[in-house]
Amino acid sequence: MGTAGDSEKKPTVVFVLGGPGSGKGTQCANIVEHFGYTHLSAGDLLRAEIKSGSENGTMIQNMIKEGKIVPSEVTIKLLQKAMQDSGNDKFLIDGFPRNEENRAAFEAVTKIEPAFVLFFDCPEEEMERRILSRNQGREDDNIETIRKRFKVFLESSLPVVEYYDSKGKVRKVDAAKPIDEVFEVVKAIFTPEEEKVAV
Ligand SMILES: Nc1ncnc2c1ncn2[C@@H]1O[C@H](COP(=O)(O)OP(=O)(O)OP(=O)(O)O)[C@@H](O)[C@H]1O
Ligand SMILES: Nc1ccn([C@@H]2O[C@H](COP(=O)(O)O)[C@@H](O)[C@H]2O)c(=O)n1
Ligand SMILES: [Mg+2]
Repeated sequence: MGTAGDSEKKPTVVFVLGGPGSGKGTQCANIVEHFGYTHLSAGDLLRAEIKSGSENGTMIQNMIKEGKIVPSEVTIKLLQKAMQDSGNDKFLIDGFPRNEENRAAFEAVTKIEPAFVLFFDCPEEEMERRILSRNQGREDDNIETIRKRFKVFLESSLPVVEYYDSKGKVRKVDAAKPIDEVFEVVKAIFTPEEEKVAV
């Protein structure tokens, strides 16, 4: 027999993955506007946690400076709280899961499987150019940390994309194109088949 909690409808989750600077945050803002999702960037939540003066702040700050992945326990708690606080039931989870530990822990704790994984594919040189001209004052947007982030992306994050690809869940987008062109492709992915009109 199930408990009342078991009968609650699970939220819809789309994981948004891609290398540093591939345009995840930029495209998520467009998706929110058109499709009513709530955008949760794991990186933004971790940066807010540093600013809040939390006991984990120094640890998170040091890991971000080194381009390392913060333990799942910390990030998942932040994601769960943000999901609860939003009042929505559709989420774009940007920059998570970043490694196998993130992936397995999220599944074990929340029992949520993503509807699909939006993957922004972009060459490293283009991502580097974008980050170096971003000017948002991020402590990890310097060439030394960028190189470390690229290494972590290749070694730890791409295997997560491959895992979901093997389950047929990855929607890969060429993210090297201009912002509007990338969004045209993204829009088609989020538009239900029955709403697509023949041209
Ligand atoms: N398709 C694009 N063409 C050119 N510039 C872009 C494109 N998409 C995003 N940008 C710019 O590149 C920079 C990085 O984009 P964004 O912050 O969305 O990337 P991100 O994937 O969220 O990066 P991170 O993983 O570091 O958070 C921003 O300055 C953004 O305006
Ligand atoms: N699941 C995650 C996501 C991010 N981090 C840390 O934050 C840094 C910045 O992330 P962005 O997505 O905003 O680029 C990232 O390099 C990690 O240090 C994390 O630990 N776990
Ligand atoms: Mg981002």
